[in-house]
Amino acid sequence: MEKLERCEDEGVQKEVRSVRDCEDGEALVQVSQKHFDEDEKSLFGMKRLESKRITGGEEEDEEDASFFEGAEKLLEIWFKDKAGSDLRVIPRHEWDSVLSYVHCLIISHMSSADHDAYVLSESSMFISRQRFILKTCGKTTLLLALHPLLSLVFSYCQNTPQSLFYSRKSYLQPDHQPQPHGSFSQEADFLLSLFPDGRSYCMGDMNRDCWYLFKVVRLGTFGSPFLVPSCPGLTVEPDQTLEVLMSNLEPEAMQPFFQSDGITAQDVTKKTGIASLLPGSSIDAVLFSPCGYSLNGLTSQGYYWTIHVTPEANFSYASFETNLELCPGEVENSFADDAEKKVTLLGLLTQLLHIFRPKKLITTLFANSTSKCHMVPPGFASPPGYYVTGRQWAQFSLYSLLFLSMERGN
Ligand SMILES: C[S@@+](CC[C@H](N)C(=O)[O-])C[C@H]1O[C@@H](n2cnc3c(N)ncnc32)[C@H](O)[C@@H]1O
Repeated sequence: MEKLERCEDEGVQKEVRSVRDCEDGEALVQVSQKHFDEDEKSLFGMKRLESKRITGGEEEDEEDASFFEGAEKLLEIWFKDKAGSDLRVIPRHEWDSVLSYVHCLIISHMSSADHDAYVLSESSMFISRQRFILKTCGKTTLLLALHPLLSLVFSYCQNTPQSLFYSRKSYLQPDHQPQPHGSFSQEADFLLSLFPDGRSYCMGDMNRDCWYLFKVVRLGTFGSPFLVPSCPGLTVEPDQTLEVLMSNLEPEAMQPFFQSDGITAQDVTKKTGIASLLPGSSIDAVLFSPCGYSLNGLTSQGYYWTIHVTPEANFSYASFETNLELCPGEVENSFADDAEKKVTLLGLLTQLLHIFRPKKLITTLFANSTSKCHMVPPGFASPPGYYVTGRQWAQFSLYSLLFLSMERGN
């Protein structure tokens, strides 16, 4: 597969050729191999899976070649808080190799004191001291990276997972997803074979738009000063993830995400208002050819955020994700640094909906019990022009989860 990147300088437009062009009608077939390595077997008790491409797949023939599944698969793994363990020691060529199992490529990279942030040909990857985040869209095979990733972290850091979260929205075209992503039950079975203590959930309307979650949370003792209120002696770092998954976006709002002469990714970031969402952030944005946009942002407070846009009218989709510690409703969060804008869930949603103008959206806010987002108020004021079609709240041993679905009023 060809290297996609033409230019990586900040502020300069990045043009990316379609990975799909390079694959030229190939179908992906996953081949399960029972190559047990003794160390890996004792560590994870799992099968080793490899992905392989063959030509002439029947499914490709049935599919509309222009269709792109924007909805992402999202994997977040927290490794144990172990002295001397830092995932960022793992060299770049190893990440390239892990991503080859997923069928995507790194196209840009930036770093801060807290994060290594990668823009991928299909979405993003964030690596910090003990947390790994991989978000991929299209027909990528994210879960096939799991075994190589766990082996890599064990060999470089002698570390194993403390907790794991795999989630995704329901697909527009589930039948065209490769194994093991053909259905959530297949994904959950795959994950259970590696993490038998995992649990599966579904939020939303199962016959319409819904959101699936598989999670493994192992309670452990951390060297953190944050005490878990319900569990004497247990301490964890505050952790939260907000996702806003928007569909059926107004074509006019999507126009900036199609390439036009002389317009750079940086121009699009400013013109659309995306640059004002979390001012003061370092931004790495990519404009795809002929359309599509991906952004990674790192705030001066050590948080990440990421935006991905599929602007094609028949299947338009945009997503926003951050681990920023904000409060639901209208309560302002408490950044010590005034340079950082104060952000609320309602304020952020209002800005995002103004930029992307979706017909419908799903929002999830996942927070552990030392996070300021953990206590969820019973009500939620809808952003202007939108109404809530569903609201669910779940309480797990360490985490709470707020799920909201909304639609634009006429
Ligand atoms: C920006 S990428 C990431 C998609 C993301 N998950 C989302 O939220 O929609 C997808 C968009 O870029 C376009 N695109 C162009 N070249 C691409 C490439 N090489 N790989 C993936 N998408 C590409 C797709 O057609 C689509 O509109």
